[in-house]
Amino acid sequence: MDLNALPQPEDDDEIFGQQLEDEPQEPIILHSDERADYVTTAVEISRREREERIQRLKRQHPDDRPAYPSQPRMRDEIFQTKRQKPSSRLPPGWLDCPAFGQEIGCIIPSKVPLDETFNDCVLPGKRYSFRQVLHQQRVLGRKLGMVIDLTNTSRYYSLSDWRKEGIKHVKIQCRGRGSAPDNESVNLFVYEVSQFLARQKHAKKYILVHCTHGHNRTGFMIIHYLMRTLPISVSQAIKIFSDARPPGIYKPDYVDALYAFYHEKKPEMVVCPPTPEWKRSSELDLNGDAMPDDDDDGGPTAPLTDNLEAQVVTSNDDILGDAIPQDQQNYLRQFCYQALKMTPGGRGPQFPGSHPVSLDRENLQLLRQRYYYATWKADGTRYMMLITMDGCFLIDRHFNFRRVQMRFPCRHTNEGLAEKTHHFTLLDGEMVIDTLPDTQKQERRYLIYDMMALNHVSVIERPFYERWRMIDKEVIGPRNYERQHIYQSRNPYYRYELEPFRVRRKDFFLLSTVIKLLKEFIPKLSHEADGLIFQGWDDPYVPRTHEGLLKWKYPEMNSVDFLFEVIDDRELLYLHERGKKKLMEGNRVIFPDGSDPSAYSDKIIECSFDTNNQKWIWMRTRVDKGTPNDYNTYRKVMRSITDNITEEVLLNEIYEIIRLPMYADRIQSDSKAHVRRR
Ligand SMILES: Nc1nc2c(ncn2[C@@H]2O[C@H](COP(=O)(O)OP(=O)(O)OP(=O)(O)O)[C@@H](O)[C@H]2O)c(=O)[nH]1
Repeated sequence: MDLNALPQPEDDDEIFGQQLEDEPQEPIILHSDERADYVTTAVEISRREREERIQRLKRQHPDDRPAYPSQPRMRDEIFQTKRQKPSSRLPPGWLDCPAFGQEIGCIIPSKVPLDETFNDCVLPGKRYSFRQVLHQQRVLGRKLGMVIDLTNTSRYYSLSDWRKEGIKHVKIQCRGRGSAPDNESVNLFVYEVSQFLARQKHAKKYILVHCTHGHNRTGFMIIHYLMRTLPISVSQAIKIFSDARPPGIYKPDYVDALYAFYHEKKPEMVVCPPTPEWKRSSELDLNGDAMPDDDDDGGPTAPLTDNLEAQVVTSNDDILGDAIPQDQQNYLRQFCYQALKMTPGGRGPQFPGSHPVSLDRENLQLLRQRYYYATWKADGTRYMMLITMDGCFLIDRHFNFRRVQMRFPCRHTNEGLAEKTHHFTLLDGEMVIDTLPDTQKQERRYLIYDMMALNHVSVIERPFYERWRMIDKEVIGPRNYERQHIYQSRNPYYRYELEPFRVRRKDFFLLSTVIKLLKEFIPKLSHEADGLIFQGWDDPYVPRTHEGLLKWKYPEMNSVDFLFEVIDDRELLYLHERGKKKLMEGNRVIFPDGSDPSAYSDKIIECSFDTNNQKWIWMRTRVDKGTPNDYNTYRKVMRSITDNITEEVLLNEIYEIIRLPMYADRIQSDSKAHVRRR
């Protein structure tokens, strides 16, 4: 049939309308009698309107030529094939896909609303545009406050309508075909929903979440949100979604990705539902070819790279975790400032973690005056870690936060395992790579050496030994306990061993055992160590430079981080002084044989000092740092280099220190206490 031969009225609505009396209405999910009343009324009104239109058309086309095939199915096909404007092409399966699901809290899963430009492809009874969305939700007593659009295109509707109604529109562009939404998009989604709900005051408003059909991407995001806000398992979250929006997610890869992300073993009875009929029948177009589309819920999904596999354990410079929205980052930074009882500096966000100073002959005296413990200086990557209910964040030296999926249950009670997980607990530590001696397998491990906040409460003023004990009691102990009793827990499918890294409390040694630490313990470590840390046992946590926290490095490892620049063939080394670049005239650096210095230009390079040649030796490029050392740090390192506190000098000094009465008594009582605790 040649469609162009048919009468072409200006408004296609009019013609389609005249044939629609018996057209089944778009299924609307009914939840109450009220909704049923709404549907009946709506059908009644549109029937009356159509009758009026038919009369009008009859007057315009007196010959009354039969314009359209009578079978509804065929008519739909013609509307789809017609596709005069490519921009109006319907997403496959959209017509018969139910419009929206039941509410999940304040979230309504929905298919994409198509605006009036699609009217020539959609019969009036099947239309679902901005106006219909608003109307249908209003009839159900729901007022929309936000729309989250997960489609990969902007061709479905214009944003102005939503904005005019004061409805916030958030676009999180996710490719439907090929892959599940990425972790960064998930973080953004969860943050947007949480922020919207946090800002709700009195009137409850709803969030419409849609992709193309409102099943796979929409379900994936909503399930992530549920997982991060409720103490439930992936299977329970999947069920909540599929009950509200049957049949739920129907892409097996998406389901698998959810279990993998949350480190849960998929129970055998969990079966992904088949592709719904409305989607299957549209999978092929009228010529029998698959419908290509840049935005689709169906179609093949590329194999998902499991997070864990993707993060092949190789280097300390690997970027761990997923980026989070800037606003969330600012909010989390504020919490850190509060917990550390500090006001942010004027020079933008700066890493607030405690930083040791190099040991020299002068501050070596501190070891005599205060009671210290020692630990090895683990040479990995420094992170603070903030644990919240909805995520665990690694905080790097740029004071940037990235989310990692980890589980930190609170302490169990006499009644059993805790249901709660840590919320706003702030820790400090070093991420190392352990190479297991037998298998040579590499394992990432976070060594926690301090705690600054426990469930919202700052503990920085407590003495170090208390904070250190709390790490075990509140963080490590509960994890280990739950691990051993996982089958009694709310989520027996959780697998700690699938987490991106392991967690351990760092050990500290009495000064009387430093020789053992240096000669026996460090050589047996399965990760790098570049010296010792001397930690004041009674010290509070001091943000930024802590003059009482001392680091001793093997002399050849004393180093300074410079900013290196090549300008007009001149090789320049810079430090920072009061936040500004300071040129270090007369300092030269030697790079590894044959390497081109300009390849290091604009990079932060860590260098050791060759005292014989009075030149710096490049050790490594610091991708984890954005700024060079401060001039003050440089002075302290130089002092440490010139003072040259060798292992022998250090051990001799400690030998004397531990014989001082203050040390001798305390070491004795601490040793007894350690034995008792074992
Ligand atoms: N406080 C403390 N720091 C440790 C410990 N083990 C390893 N470190 C690391 O030692 C670092 C301080 O030593 P530096 O040699 O100054 O560290 P760096 O990584 O070279 O960083 P820059 O000083 O900025 O060059 C801390 O930032 C931690 O990353 C520990 O037990 N306690």
